[in-house]
Amino acid sequence: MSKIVVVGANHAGTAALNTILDNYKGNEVVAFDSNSNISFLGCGMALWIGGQISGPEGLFYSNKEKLEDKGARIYMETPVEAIDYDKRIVHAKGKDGTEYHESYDKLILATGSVPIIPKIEGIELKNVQLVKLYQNAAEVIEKLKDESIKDVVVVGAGYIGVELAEAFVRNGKEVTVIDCVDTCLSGYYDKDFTDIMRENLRNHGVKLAFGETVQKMEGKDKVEKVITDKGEHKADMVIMAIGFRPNTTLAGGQLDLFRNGAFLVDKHQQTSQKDVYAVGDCATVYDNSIQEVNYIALASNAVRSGIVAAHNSCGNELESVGVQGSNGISIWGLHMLSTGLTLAKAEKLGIKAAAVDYEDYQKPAFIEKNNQKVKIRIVYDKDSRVVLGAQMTSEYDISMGLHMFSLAIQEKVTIDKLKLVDLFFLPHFNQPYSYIALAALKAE
Ligand SMILES: Cc1cc2nc3c(=O)[nH]c(=O)nc-3n(C[C@H](O)[C@H](O)[C@H](O)COP(=O)(O)OP(=O)(O)OC[C@H]3O[C@@H](n4cnc5c(N)ncnc54)[C@H](O)[C@@H]3O)c2cc1C
Ligand SMILES: NC(=O)C1=CN([C@@H]2O[C@H](COP(=O)(O)OP(=O)(O)OC[C@H]3O[C@@H](n4cnc5c(N)ncnc54)[C@H](O)[C@@H]3O)[C@@H](O)[C@H]2O)C=CC1
Repeated sequence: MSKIVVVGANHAGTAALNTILDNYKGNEVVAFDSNSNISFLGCGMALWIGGQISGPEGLFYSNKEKLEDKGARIYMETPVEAIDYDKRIVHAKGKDGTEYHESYDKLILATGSVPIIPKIEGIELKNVQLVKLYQNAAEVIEKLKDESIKDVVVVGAGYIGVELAEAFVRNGKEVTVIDCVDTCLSGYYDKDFTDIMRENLRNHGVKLAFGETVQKMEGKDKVEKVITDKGEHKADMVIMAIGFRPNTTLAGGQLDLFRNGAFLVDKHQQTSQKDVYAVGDCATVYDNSIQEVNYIALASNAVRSGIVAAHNSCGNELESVGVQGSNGISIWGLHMLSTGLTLAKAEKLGIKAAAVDYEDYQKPAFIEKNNQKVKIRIVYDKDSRVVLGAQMTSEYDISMGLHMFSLAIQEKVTIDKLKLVDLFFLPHFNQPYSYIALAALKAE
């Protein structure tokens, strides 16, 4: 039996804790978290802010009590300040100043990520908001009640920025989204797809300031405007959503790091130190679409990596199958999903890739109701023919289709194998000639 210490108890840490506590009895399990809550589902933040769910209660699935009932010792609001990897001791300090010096046999680092904050003038002004924690969302909701907050500027048109733009429009605000790239969601989709989302945002009244770089923010005490290289935007509130960086200050020069500072881990989630594992947003993933180590901050990756580290730390060897960075977004009913590489990303990486596209209705023409158009793109390697990525968009719920592409990339399936793959047909759901096969058949 071992003593296992987990640092950070949000999605990745909680997944590790639950896996250990549910499957391996008799270990001494201790966890520290600097926050006052556990398991806040950030994915529900925009729905909460936009009033599409009645409150935040359902956005939590665990807490200190639940984990302690299973036998763990959990210290909340107790940041770990340093780790002595040679002596195997974790040093933490509670809110009341109490110091903890906890030894470990196995250590799981699940310290997550923090929003990137650019070093620009005016960033410290009031109403310039980060959006990561439950507390951040609660602050934003409180401020939205203030009727003098009319213009909201969102910096970053990635997943958080686009989701929150919808939420602020739903609150009756004038919303501007700024991105330094000339479109939205550029990290996830090719231009044909981002153009559709761009139109969706524009049609719902979001002002788009793409291809603009924020230079500073101005205001007396509260933010009043955002100045970019191309102009200025009136702002009573600014949301900073330009990505996450891994939170790895606890490495203390003792652990190998990836190029963006994430803990470098192998497929067992093991760091460069024996018996020290890292999971979730603080760690790297193995990306099957490029067959290399990568950094992809997603809750889905966090929970899976937590499970893998838990089994390995308890002596049961388990190798991660890697990830494809599968992801999705749904804005005013327009769903967009992607997995693996876009064509643009593949080309940037120097991969000889090609893409096939297809557009069709989801169901046969005789289905008159709830029958929407679907657009699909499959990206594949021209030489090996292996599927590298897929993108799909529709107002119909096509989400299950994307999972197949995720598995195809993981298992290195060729585009040719998709041409005659057995896809079931029932007019309530789809067509006898599936757009997936029809897209694949276009591959030369
Ligand atoms: C608005 C928003 C929407 C999102 N939507 C989605 C989505 O739809 N789908 C998706 O897959 N992902 C989504 N994500 C991303 C997802 O939330 C993250 O990938 C996920 O939170 C990562 O989990 P984690 O446990 O690795 O890290 P974190 O959530 O960052 O948790 C890290 C934990 O470690 C604690 N900690 C840090 N340092 C210390 C220390 N020194 N001592 C003690 N404790 C420490 C922190 O308090 C925190 O509780 C969203 C994120 C946001 C902000
Ligand atoms: N639906 C989902 O799966 C969701 C996932 N997440 C995840 O959480 C993490 C953080 O999300 P985001 O912050 O939205 O990151 P992101 O990586 O999705 O988007 C960041 C955006 O900011 C832009 N940008 C970068 N620097 C900039 C600058 N200086 N000025 C203006 N724009 C700049 C980028 O071009 C990009 O469009 C991501 O890993 C994301 O995948 C977040 C929300 C929802």
